[in-house]
Amino acid sequence: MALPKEYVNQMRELLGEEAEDFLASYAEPKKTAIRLNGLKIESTGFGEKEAVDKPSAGQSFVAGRDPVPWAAGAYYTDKTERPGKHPYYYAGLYYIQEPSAMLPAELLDPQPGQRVLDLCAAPGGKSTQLAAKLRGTGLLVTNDLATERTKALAKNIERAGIGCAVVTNESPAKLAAAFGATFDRVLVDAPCSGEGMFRKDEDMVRQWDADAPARYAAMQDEIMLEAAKMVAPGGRLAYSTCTFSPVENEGTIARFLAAHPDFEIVATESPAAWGFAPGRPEWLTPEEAAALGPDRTARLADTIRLWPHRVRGEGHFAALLERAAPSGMAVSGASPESEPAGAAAAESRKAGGKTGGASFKDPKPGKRTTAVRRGAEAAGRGRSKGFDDRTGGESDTIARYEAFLRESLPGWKPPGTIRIKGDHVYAVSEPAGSMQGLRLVREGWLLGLSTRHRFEPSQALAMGLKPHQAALSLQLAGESEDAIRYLKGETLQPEPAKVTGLNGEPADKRGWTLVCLDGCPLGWGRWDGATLKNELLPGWRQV
Ligand SMILES: C[S@@+](CC[C@H](N)C(=O)[O-])C[C@H]1O[C@@H](n2cnc3c(N)ncnc32)[C@H](O)[C@@H]1O
Repeated sequence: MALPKEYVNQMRELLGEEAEDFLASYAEPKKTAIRLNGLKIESTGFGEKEAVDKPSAGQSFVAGRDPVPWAAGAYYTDKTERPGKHPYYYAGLYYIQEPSAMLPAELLDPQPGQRVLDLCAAPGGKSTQLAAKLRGTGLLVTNDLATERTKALAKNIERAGIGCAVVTNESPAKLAAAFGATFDRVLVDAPCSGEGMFRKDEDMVRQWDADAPARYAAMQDEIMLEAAKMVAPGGRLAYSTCTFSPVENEGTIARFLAAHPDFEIVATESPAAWGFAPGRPEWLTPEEAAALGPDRTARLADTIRLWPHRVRGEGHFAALLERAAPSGMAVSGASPESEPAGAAAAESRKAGGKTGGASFKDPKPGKRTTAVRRGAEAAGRGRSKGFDDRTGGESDTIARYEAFLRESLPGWKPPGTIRIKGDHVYAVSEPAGSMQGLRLVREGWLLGLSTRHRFEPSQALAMGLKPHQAALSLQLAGESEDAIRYLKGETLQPEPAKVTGLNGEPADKRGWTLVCLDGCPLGWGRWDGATLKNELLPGWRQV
């Protein structure tokens, strides 16, 4: 691979004797991996995986693979594989992710029930990882500034079956003004000069220039400034890049800490056996080191550098920071046993802390959005202003939605609050009062939409359900012909006995049917007793 001369010189200067091993790593193949989706497949430790509804799915798929040691449920793939073509990928059973990129979410380690912000999230690798750690509880706000990239982000969130996420397309400053210091965990996976990705993507080599590190460092300073405003006292902030340059990485952290005395680096386990290397305090500029002071500068050795000649992965940098909590306040740390989840953020919200925005507990529904009380009386409410009359009124939408639940998902209740926006029905994890005025790509879990005649369940709903929750389901085997035909959008004629009801017996009714692959939902179909009409939307099909 032809590397820019200035880049090679810089790396030689930084690494000295080690530079030869480092440069030799560019002749090695890039490292690739998949990470099982803990929301769909239980991960009980390396090598022991179980699909939630059918144990064989996960086990057979990961058998014989080497685990990525630093990430739960992650396995290396080899270059002959095309995991993006396998039907399991479409069922959201795993995410294809570069192994080193799995480290930041592991460091941040959110606990169930916490409030998490992923500030630079598209296309969503780390967000899907964070959501799996939340186990479907709490709140994940996943954001990216690039509008185009939030489409892939929203789709990856939906494919993974995440019901507790809000997808936004905002500047960090606007989010900080809206949310204030209300998050237990914040991730800044920063835009960077991308030096660690040269082996993965040669475009990154072409885009690199000698000024790129300083340019990105300035961008990162701004993002980190706003990110800090959203970390609850006692909460944690992870910063990561896929680059080597010290003006980013240690430099960004040093400038941040110098301006934020209430944040400190958290020392993390970094086993030498995995090839992790410490951050390099000695690479700061004299000005950066002087502003930070000797003690705090030394602690930069507790940040983590992943070098491609030392780890089985690409180049990365990660740092975990913690914001001090006022004395007497529970720290929103790593152990769920030692503290109630989300305690720091909750206290901060209660105290009105440095919130700078409306409380989540005080919903002020946005324009054209109506929070709905559950139950029959809700159906009798009047229309909200601006409602689309072509599909009836809000009360019609609610009535259709509730009829769908009774018929197709009896006994199932979505989490949080139901909100109607136009003809769309969402389950919103928490009241979203402070989201007013923000560019929302998804304001919650999109359950479906009301058309002129009926409620149409969304793909996102299908992907977040368990097969036993649907009144009708069809089980397909992983690589069966019917699975491929379904993914291509074809009508199926399964044996009628394979379409089953809630009791697992052959179904005696017709209607919306959850099509599943080895126990994991793939999408919707409509069963008429002989034929399954394919309801998989074109954008979700295999091409
Ligand atoms: C390294 S990528 C993120 C990868 C992502 N975290 C993942 O794991 O899939 C950095 C992202 O930051 C976004 N970005 C750039 N400037 C930003 C800003 N000022 N605020 C928020 N996001 C920004 C880019 O659009 C890009 O998607």
